[in-house]
Amino acid sequence: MRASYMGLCGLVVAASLAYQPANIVWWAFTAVSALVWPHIAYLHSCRQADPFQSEYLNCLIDALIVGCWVALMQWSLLPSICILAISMSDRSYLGLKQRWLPFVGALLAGMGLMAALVQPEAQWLAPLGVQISLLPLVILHTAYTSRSTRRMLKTLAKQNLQLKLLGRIDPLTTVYSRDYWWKMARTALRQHHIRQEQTSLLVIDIDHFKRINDEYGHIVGDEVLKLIGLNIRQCLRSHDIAGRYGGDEFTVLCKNAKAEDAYFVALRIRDKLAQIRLREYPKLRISASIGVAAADDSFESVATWIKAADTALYSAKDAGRDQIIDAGPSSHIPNSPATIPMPASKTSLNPVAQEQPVKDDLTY
Ligand SMILES: Nc1nc2c(ncn2[C@@H]2O[C@H](COP(=O)(O)OP(=O)(O)OP(=O)(O)O)[C@@H](O)[C@H]2O)c(=O)[nH]1
Repeated sequence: MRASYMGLCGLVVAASLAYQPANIVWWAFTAVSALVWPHIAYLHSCRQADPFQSEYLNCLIDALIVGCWVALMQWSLLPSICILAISMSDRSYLGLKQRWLPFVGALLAGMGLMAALVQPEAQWLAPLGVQISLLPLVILHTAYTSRSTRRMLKTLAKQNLQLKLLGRIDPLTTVYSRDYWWKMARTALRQHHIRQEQTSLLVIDIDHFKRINDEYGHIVGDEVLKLIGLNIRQCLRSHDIAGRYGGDEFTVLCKNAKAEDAYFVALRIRDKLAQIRLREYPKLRISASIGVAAADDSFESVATWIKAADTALYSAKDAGRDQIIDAGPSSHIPNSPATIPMPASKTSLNPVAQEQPVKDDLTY
């Protein structure tokens, strides 16, 4: 950007010099400052640990040069104002607008220095040739700036979208964040109220998770939570939505699912979590208690719905943990959960029968 800006400005200064009896020194100064300086500035910035700071210094030198050019052009109003305006707008474009005072100082210093050396006669009106030489600067600079702005806006929009998506995901467990999950649950409950769509939710709490933290440390605890998130996601149907409710508690919204269907999702999750193994800690075992609650017309809010599932979860904890308990048909009435009758093949619900064979692909 500097190379093109300084180069095009140099063209205007050269056009102005062509109308004056300028000596070789001013031609050389114009050529070096317009064509060589931008590359020196670039190399200087690249070699510095803090490019912003070195760019600040470069911009001060730019301003000094621009000040010199204004005096060299015999204060011609049109080219001087164009070059100054573009120079100042570039400074703010680079994010240096907070430090405008040193730039103005450098500009004035450049003007004063060159005025003392050249003692130019004021030529307020620029000759036609100089005015024409301004065209490439104005046109190309405007095009370049608008292209860069368009690019920046595109990047910004992309990053905003990424931020929005990231905000929906719990970074540790990679399931949805509580807020986003809650929003989805609210929509599902509304759809149940309007269209009687069947939806159920699971509240999953890891049993004795504190012990894992205490015994193996919080880093391992985090690793376990990460694996739990991953494994829960692997058990979901395509339209189920898992979220992290907080700490070691997860929620799953099972869309188009009666309590019985959600129960099987819960069963899959519970069995899958029981198979998690960590290579470094082969004795570490995970079990989860799960409360299931189908959406009910009497649930006015997600909070009531979750409360029903939570009540079932507490019953699972009370019943010895590693259990799945459905809140039952009257789930909105607290403390009235009913254990779903288990199919004969699902005897693994018995906590005693939980020891699963180690599967290599589940060892992390
Ligand atoms: N490593 C880790 N631990 C967490 C995180 N969030 C919460 N915890 C811990 O998870 C534990 C949750 O404990 P509780 O749910 O109260 O109890 P519990 O030990 O799981 O026992 P029960 O739920 O009664 O089976 C606490 O010790 C928290 O410090 C986290 O992000 N990382």
